[in-house]
Amino acid sequence: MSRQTIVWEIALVQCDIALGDPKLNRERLEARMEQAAASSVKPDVIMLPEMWNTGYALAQIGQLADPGGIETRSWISDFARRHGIQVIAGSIAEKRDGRVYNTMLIFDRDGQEVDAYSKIHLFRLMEEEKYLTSGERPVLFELDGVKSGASICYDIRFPELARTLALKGARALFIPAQWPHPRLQHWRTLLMARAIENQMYVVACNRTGISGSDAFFGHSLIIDPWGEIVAEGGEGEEIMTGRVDLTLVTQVRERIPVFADRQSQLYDL
Ligand SMILES: O=C(O)CCC(=O)C(=O)O
Repeated sequence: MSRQTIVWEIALVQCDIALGDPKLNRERLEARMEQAAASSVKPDVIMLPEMWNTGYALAQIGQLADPGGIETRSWISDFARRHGIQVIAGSIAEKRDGRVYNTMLIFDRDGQEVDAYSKIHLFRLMEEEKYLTSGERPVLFELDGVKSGASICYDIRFPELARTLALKGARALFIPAQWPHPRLQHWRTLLMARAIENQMYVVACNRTGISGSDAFFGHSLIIDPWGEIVAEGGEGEEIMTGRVDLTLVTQVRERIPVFADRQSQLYDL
């Protein structure tokens, strides 16, 4: 098991999202990201919520989605390079080959795109499957040499995905979301379970505000591999911060060797 000592200061931009207004959303987010970068404790990682460019303006998503994600990629890359900060750019509505994906973008400190993950499990309760196309592959990426996994919102209801990523070496799972009331208990419990069962950090950034009939409750969370809450947001807008020490993953996995005790010959996974 890796013994590398990596400590990250993480900043989660928990904010409202204007429905169907990518320009306004970009302006607001850029301002908040600059604010996070200027903080006395400079973050190593900044993370944004799900579908922050358009919100759930699904009926117009074909016109609103960023073609090829080109505009978003350009300014996020520039931000990451200027500040030397890794950015998990939440997710955006991205148009590719005439289809629209809910895509998470990941940039390193040099502004290079490390990988992109398109949401695999589309959420029928919000009719995502009618307007969006499902991603085709789980994504494991490295930031500062730390293997990390990608999931988006509803994906956390599928423990198979987080487990697949953990088995491939993920030590942290990053989750942008737009998760509304009345399912706060589901949100907290599922995130906690993914952290404890996989003995990894769970870093989840949720939006706030009201959109149509949905009220989003914030409560962004950073949970450590032992299931302790490192930081939790309130219901309003804030830049939530927390410090994670990745060596704790190794310590917890040694203390309770869940991965060594798996009886994988008896499972499908
Ligand atoms: O699973 C849930 O309850 C919320 C999921 C969701 O809102 C989403 O995936 O966008």
